[in-house]
Amino acid sequence: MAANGGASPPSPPATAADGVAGALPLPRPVPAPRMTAAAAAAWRPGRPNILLTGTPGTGKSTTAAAVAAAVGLTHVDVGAYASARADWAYDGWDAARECHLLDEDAVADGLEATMATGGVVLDYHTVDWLPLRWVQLVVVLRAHTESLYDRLTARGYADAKRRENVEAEVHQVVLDEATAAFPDTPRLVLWADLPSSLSRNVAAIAAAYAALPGGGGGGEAGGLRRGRCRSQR
Ligand SMILES: Nc1ncnc2c1ncn2[C@@H]1O[C@H](COP(=O)(O)OP(=O)(O)OP(=O)(O)O)[C@@H](O)[C@H]1O
Repeated sequence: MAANGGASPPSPPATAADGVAGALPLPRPVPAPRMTAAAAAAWRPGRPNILLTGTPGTGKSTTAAAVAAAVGLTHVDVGAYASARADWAYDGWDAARECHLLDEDAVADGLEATMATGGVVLDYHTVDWLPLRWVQLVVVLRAHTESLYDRLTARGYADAKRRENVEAEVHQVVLDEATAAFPDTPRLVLWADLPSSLSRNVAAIAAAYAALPGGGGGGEAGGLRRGRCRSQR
């Protein structure tokens, strides 16, 4: 069982909604040279980056846009980024799940420079392909079955796709994947069932970001306990 994103069949490359403001034109990236383990361990972005993940429909894009505006970060919606680069960012079409297969290596190469600059809120529902070094704070959004069911129904998801996503959320597939992929990275788990929780979640993420080294709040390493989970409805 996997959280199943909702990308539509390929559309012409976008001119504006490309996932990274001002990143046009959209050529295929030159593969980044592979780092040695030592280089990767020493690597730091210019400012900390946030990974904001969750099952499709939990409110990632809404929350990421609000966090970016509140903290002064760049919102990178990986789904939108790939959709605007459909000629090279996809690796096929999953007919059963009605979604594109991301060419993860190509997208990672394409995002490398942006992530190195830092100050990014990266928004996507699968995370095990992301370089560990890119992410200084992991935020996992959660939603209860009723909320998610209604949102996915409003999107017109087919029954099987809606059921797969709701079951993935019940079984916390994305949270477990994020925990496994980023075991030692500071982590917040936030509930996003109601619109009224948006501002509270944004405030929690902004505070956690400020506590990071380089996050603008004078935070030192250890200011936010590593791997700490905090849930909030
Ligand atoms: N507290 C909340 N935080 C974020 N979104 C919320 C909240 N309450 C309700 N929503 C609503 O949830 C819906 C889904 O949000 P959004 O499209 O941001 O989800 P998503 O996780 O980015 O989905 P996808 O992965 O498919 O792009 C939106 O209509 C949004 O307004």
